[in-house]
This record gives sequence, structure tokens and C-alpha cells, in this order.
Amino acid sequence: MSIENISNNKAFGGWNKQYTHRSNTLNCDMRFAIFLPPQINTGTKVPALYWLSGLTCTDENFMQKSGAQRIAAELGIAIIAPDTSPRGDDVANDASYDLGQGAGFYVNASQAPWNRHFHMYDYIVNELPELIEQHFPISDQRAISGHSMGGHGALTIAMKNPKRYSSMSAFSPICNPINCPWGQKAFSAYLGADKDAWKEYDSCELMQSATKFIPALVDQGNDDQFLSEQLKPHLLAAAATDKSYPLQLNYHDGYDHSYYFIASFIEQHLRFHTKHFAANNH
Ligand SMILES: N[C@@H](CCC(=O)N[C@@H](CS)C(=O)NCC(=O)O)C(=O)O
Repeated sequence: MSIENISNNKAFGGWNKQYTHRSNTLNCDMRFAIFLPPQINTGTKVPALYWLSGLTCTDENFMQKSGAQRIAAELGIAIIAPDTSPRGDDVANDASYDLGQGAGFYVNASQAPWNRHFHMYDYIVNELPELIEQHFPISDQRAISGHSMGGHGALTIAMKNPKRYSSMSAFSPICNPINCPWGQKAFSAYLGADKDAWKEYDSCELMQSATKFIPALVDQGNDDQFLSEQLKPHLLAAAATDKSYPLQLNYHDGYDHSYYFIASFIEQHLRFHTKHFAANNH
């Protein structure tokens, strides 16, 4: 599997880079961004945080707006930010912002026309880390985080693959997609009418049936315009209480759904993941 470098920007002693590659999983060309901390020059492999963005985003939003590189450089963590869906003129799309390109929802679509390309779950779990660990001095110590649709992606992917990630976190995640308009629209299109298939990609359902726990951190702004209709973190909190799942959920007065909120608290997420990388090394 080859990759092509298309941009390089030095940041905090490390490098912010973008690459394109052919994805066999998604059946199209894809782009991702990667931050390589200065510690890659020491000859040891560094751990990786996979960041999944929300609706309408590409690989660029997080890298340009979160300010995560300063702390990642200090802690020696690589960050990988993939795109949010397959892309291209021959890839199925929809005129609305919450379906199709830019809105892959990190599932494997089973329904036409989406099932030709929309396999973001397999791409994030398997193809992308394989590519990253083949081409960069990055270890298989992985954490996963994301925002909104990407928060849903991070939590569901980690809970379905608890051996592949040492910790998971999210900002403003869509916690119960099977019971909110964004999730119901996307899951109807990608997964069809069988609601049992939807539960495979629902954080509340997965938490309720979890047998192996991994540490979880969620931050949520109280002034988020999507909080009550789309995100519903109180339902994730209820599932965590029910299962004694190790979830830390923090609410923050005055913060909204934007990257200003993410930039305000990303440092805590990077330190949280670093603590669990270290714990997993023992
Ligand atoms: N466009 C939609 C919302 C889309 C949106 O808020 N996207 C979030 C993720 S769910 C985002 O990160 N947008 C890109 C950005 O802020 O850089 C609307 O106006 O209702």
C-alpha cells in the first residue's frame, strides 16, 4: 500500500503532513492528515491518537482549529485525522450536509447505493492503522477520540474493539444515534430498515452490552445547540452508571458545539490518553 505526501508544515518541533492514498476498503482515493511529534527522531515508535471529525469536516478541521499539536509535541503522541467519508465524483452523495460525502458516520453501509464505498468502520479500524504503522514510526498503542459524529465513531469503534485501543474519548458525541434525527436519517440510508443492525453502531447499546471496559472521557458544552435533540449524553451517563463503566463525563457551562470548545479542552484529552498508554505498557 503506497501513500503520497502532499503537504508538510513544521509545528512545535514536529510535522503536520497530509497524504493521499488509494483505499481498497472505500474503493476510492482518500486523504488523511498526520501530526508527527519531534520524538519520532529518537528512533523509538510513538503512540497514536486517531481523531474522527464531525459532519461536514475533512482531515483539516481538527488539525487547523484544535491547537492539539503543542501538547502532542510535548507528550510525544502522533495524531492521525482521516476524512469523514469516502470522496469523489463517482461516490454516492446527497444534497444535505448530514448524509453522504462528509457524513460517513463510521459504519459499514449495507444498502445501495452507499454500500459501494461507505465502509468507514472498516477503514478506521483496519486499513488506516495498517497503513500508518507500515509507513511511520508509530506503534500499535492506539487511542481514539472524536467530535459529534466523530465522537459517536470513536466511542462505538473503541467499544467494539476494546483490545485495539487503550482509551477512548469524545467531545459532544452523538451518544444514541438510533434515537436522534441525525442518526436515524443516516442509519436508515446506510443500514436499512432493520433496527437491530443499527444497535451495532450505538454507543448506549454497546455500553449496555460491554464485557471488556476501557477508560472513557467525554466533554460536553451546556450551550451546545445540538445537545438535547441530537447528542443526549445523559443517556450514555445512564448506561455507564448501570454497567459501572469507567466513563468520566464533564459538562461545561457556556461552551457550544464548535472547535472553540474542542480547543479549550483538548489538552485534558491528550493527557488522559497518555496516562492510559503508559498504564498499558506495564
Ligand atoms: N452545518 C450544520 C452543522 C455542521 C457542524 O456543526 N459540523 C461540526 C461537526 S458536527 C463541525 O465540526 N463543523 C466544522 C467546523 O466547525 O470546522 C449546521 O449548520 O447545522
